[in-house]
Amino acid sequence: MAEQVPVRIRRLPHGHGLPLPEYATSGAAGMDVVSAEALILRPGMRHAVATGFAVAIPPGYEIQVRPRSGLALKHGITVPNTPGTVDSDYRGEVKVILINHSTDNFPIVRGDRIAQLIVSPVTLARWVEVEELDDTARGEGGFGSTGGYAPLG
Ligand SMILES: O=c1ccn([C@H]2C[C@H](O)[C@@H](COP(=O)(O)OP(=O)(O)OP(=O)(O)O)O2)c(=O)[nH]1
Repeated sequence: MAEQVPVRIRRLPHGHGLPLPEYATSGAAGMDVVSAEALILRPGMRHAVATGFAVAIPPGYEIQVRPRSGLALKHGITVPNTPGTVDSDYRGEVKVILINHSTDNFPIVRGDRIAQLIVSPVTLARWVEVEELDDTARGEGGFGSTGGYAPLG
């Protein structure tokens, strides 16, 4: 089993009785997180869904909020800011921003698994300002400069 990073978590009053985020299988990268509220996400609607808990992520780590593929494929429900970033110094309630890209109402019941959380190491960088950058084969080409999505060749 991979090393497990301990993360302090605090249930908020409206989170009592709900399961904490958990890995659905032993090889899962993300913990499924459940909704602490009931609502109907109408077509095109966005909502920051309550989870009922707050966390203290150890310095050097973040939590990423990612969509669940089944909800995206079958219902058009995704996370518009994916991956959502929960900073190590954030102590408020973790929220899952969802958007309904379908043409149907999407009812969410308290306890429904709405997204997944990935605990991930953070690499901090510092800028080294220079007058010139080194040359590369790509140079300034980007945004389809290699020919779009047809096979190379
Ligand atoms: O999906 C998300 C994204 C963010 N947050 C919380 C934790 C995060 O640490 C904080 C700020 O997020 P972010 O930096 O993405 O938001 P911002 O729009 O830049 O706001 P701020 O000015 O508060 O940093 O909001 C969540 O609970 N869920």
